[in-house]
Amino acid sequence: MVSSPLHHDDIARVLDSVRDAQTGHSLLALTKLEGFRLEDGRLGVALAVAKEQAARLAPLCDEAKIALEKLPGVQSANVILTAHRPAGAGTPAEAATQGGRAAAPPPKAAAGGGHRPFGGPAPAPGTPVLPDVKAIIAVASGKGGVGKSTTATNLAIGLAQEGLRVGLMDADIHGPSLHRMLGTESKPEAREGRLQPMEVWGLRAVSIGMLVDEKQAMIWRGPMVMGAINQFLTDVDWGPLDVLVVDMPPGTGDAQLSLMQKVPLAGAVIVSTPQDIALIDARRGVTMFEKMNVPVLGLIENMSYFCCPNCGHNTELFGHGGARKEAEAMGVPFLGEVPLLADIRATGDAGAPIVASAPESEGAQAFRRIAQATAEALRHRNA
Ligand SMILES: Nc1ncnc2c1ncn2[C@@H]1O[C@H](COP(=O)(O)OP(=O)(O)OP(=O)(O)O)[C@@H](O)[C@H]1O
Repeated sequence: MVSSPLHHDDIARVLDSVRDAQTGHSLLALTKLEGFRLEDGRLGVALAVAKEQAARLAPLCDEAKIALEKLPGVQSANVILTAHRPAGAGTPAEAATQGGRAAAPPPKAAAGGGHRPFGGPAPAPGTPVLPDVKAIIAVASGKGGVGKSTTATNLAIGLAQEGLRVGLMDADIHGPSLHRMLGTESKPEAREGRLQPMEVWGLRAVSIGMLVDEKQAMIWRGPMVMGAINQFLTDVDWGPLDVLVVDMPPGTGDAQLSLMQKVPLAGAVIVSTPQDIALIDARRGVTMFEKMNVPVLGLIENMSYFCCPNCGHNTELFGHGGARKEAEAMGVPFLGEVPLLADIRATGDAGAPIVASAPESEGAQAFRRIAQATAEALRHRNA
């Protein structure tokens, strides 16, 4: 698909043509054009507004969307209002040492913390975020495609089966897949200004994929991503939880670091496949968390071996035991291994994670043992 280059002035002209009927002011005058991005015909435009204006301007954004879709090269447009959050308190180091209880995210507008893509009032500075959540844990991987989201989902359900009250948050904003893995197509409702997580498989879950078109989320820029994550923490009615499991974006770059500044973590689990190359990335993951003073609860080896569904024979396709050895070498716990099984993929694709839909199966048992080990690691940490 061909994308024609668009300039700031093209967008500004359209925004200037959309006017508030009452005051006659244009959307351009009433907001600040924060940025835009055009990719494969999909245009995302971010407008900053004073938060008390956000609700009033929403209809103008709908008009702007229609007008923007007439620009050359634009097939679909999405206009997002972001409101500035007043400065909050807390540094990453402070957050990391708060025993996993969520504190107000640190102020850092430059890193995107000041934007609220879903509107809504910002909490007062210093307000504790998620005071009813006992621990937040990250599920991370050094590289994509190792089964991080599959593990996060099954781990969360496994923890719920251990009797814990569990939330699941998709922070993998550029590749949100949890809503599909959980089989939730409907949109979460807002009640009294707070977003209600989906109640599914014994969890409370929110994924950006439940809220916006996946393709639109993929073109969000850093500030919009961080704004969405902030709002998942502050504007979602998580209720009292023992554990909130966060599916992190893959990798160990700036996005992950800045996410950790927002999410005060009680610990992290790192998913890797057994190959050397994946383990190098897993090691980077461990180093990243340690640098941020986040305890690594352990390593998980996914796609550890292939279990033949016909004869039950185990074949070590990618080698086996690499993550256990790596964990030993790095002095972090090893939480367990998960075989490569067609059932795991099929249940994930069908929106019925294996731990919930076939709890006695080999794949589910592997995840359940990991959930028990993770719950134990958390208890041990709090003891
Ligand atoms: N143990 C397993 N056995 C069989 N299939 C698996 C297993 N783990 C994951 N998969 C499959 O591998 C694919 C990638 O998994 P998943 O989306 O969980 O990876 P990811 O690491 O979160 O990827 P990314 O971060 O790049 O989005 C999915 O189709 C999933 O069903």
